[in-house]
Amino acid sequence: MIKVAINGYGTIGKRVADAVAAQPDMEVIGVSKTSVSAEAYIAKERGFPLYIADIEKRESFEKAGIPVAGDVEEMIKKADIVVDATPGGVGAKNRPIYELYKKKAIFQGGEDADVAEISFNAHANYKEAIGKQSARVVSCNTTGLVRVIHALDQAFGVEKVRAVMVRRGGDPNDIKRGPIDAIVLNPVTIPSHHGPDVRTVLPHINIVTLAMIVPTTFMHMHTVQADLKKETTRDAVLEVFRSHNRIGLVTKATKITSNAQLREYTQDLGRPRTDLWENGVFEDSVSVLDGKEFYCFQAIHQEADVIPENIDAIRALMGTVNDPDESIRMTNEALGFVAI
Ligand SMILES: NC(=O)C1=CN([C@@H]2O[C@H](COP(=O)(O)OP(=O)(O)OC[C@H]3O[C@@H](n4cnc5c(N)ncnc54)[C@H](O)[C@@H]3O)[C@@H](O)[C@H]2O)C=CC1
Ligand SMILES: O=C(OP(=O)(O)O)[C@H](O)COP(=O)(O)O
Repeated sequence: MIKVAINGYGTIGKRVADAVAAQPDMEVIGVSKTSVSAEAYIAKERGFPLYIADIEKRESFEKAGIPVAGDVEEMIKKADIVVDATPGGVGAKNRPIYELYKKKAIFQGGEDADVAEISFNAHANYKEAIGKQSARVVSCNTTGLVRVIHALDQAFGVEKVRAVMVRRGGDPNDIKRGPIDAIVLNPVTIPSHHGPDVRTVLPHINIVTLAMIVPTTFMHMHTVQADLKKETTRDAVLEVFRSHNRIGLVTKATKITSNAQLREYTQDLGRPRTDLWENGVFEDSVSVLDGKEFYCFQAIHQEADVIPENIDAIRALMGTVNDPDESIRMTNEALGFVAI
């Protein structure tokens, strides 16, 4: 069993911990928090040993009824691999301690690409990641873009991509973020950072991205346009998406045309935390004009789509599974999901 520590048990970290615990070949040996919060009680309920960044705070945790297993350094020593899910930029500050103890480490998309040896997406570059000491799972928006672009590129070749990200203002539990009533051009400059981030995984892709932030929390919404190299049809593209295990199709029959309805759907499906781990491509939006001009809308659940990618990154870095398709299959099966 691969011994996994999750440093930063928050929105992403708690989902990674549950996903690790579901896998047949890995186990959670500890999670970390900086202060007592609701998630600390969840970690206790799940039976995950809780470590804390500042051991001086042990008393505050124990007064709150939260047993403390030790400090973060002790957790790191016990692990084979650390998933760093601390706030953006903190991972880079934690990297030296992972290096000190020669522990493999996985970082998240809030870190700069140079935090790790490779920027990772299971479908795009799993094999290149095998055996590496560190990887960065690219952010939710980049993960969603890489999945659809890589699928199109493999099937038809991609000349260039133009994409607009309509991003959620914050996560449902982000009570300090907004906007409340505005469409914020973010960034106002073009291109946004997403295009270059896609190229950290798919360096050959000619891509320009634009982004804004709007008052929603459930999911991001992308418009993706790609010029394809080979002539194709809408049906052929739909077949590619239907056979992809992390691209889901929001079908016409569901009458879903929004992130809110899609979240209700994942809730009714019984997904843990209503998580949509796959891309949510709107079937009716998939278009191919003049044989080579592809368009679609896709919803991206920011809290969820990077989670299976973290699991595959663990296997790749540990070198326990060399076949990407086998790891992806194992991950999805253990999470109990088939793309919608
Ligand atoms: N929330 C989202 O929608 C997405 C976030 N990400 C990335 O995932 C990473 C984590 O983001 P979230 O989970 O949203 O953050 P979060 O704020 O929900 O959780 C971060 C956790 O790290 C803990 N923490 C803070 N400083 C720490 C330290 N020095 N040592 C140990 N633990 C510490 C906090 O207590 C908290 O539990 C960031 O890089 C972010 O950019 C990526 C995709 C989507
Ligand atoms: O929007 C996101 O990343 P992005 O920078 O790829 O757009 C992710 O949801 C995480 O970033 P945030 O939670 O800091 O907005």
